[in-house]
Amino acid sequence: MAELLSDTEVAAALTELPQWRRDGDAIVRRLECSTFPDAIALVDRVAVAAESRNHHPDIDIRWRTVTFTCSTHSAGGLTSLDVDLAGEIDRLAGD
Ligand SMILES: C[C@H](O)[C@H](O)[C@H]1CNC2=NC(N)=NC(=O)C2=N1
Repeated sequence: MAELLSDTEVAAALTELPQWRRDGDAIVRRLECSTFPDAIALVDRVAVAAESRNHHPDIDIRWRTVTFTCSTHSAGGLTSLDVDLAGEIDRLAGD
């Protein structure tokens, strides 16, 4: 099982993930897409990547706004799996 990250480790990771913010035991990013179909296409790309790594974000979709929340449920908090997934989401979003 992935080890929980310390507060210092989370803060350090977020310096490389400037679009993400910490929210308790999770990191969160909200994206505005151009259209609803674009939002769904992004979610689809993320779904494929998440499935391949067996680590899944919580996803909230409201019209063109998609919010990704990453936390390792089995560990009860933030692990390197969340940091890596967040970086993948940034890449898939075209950052
Ligand atoms: C059995 C367990 O559901 C799997 O190992 C995966 C599935 N995807 C997951 N995703 C996230 N975010 N946390 C998990 O603990 C997790 N566990």
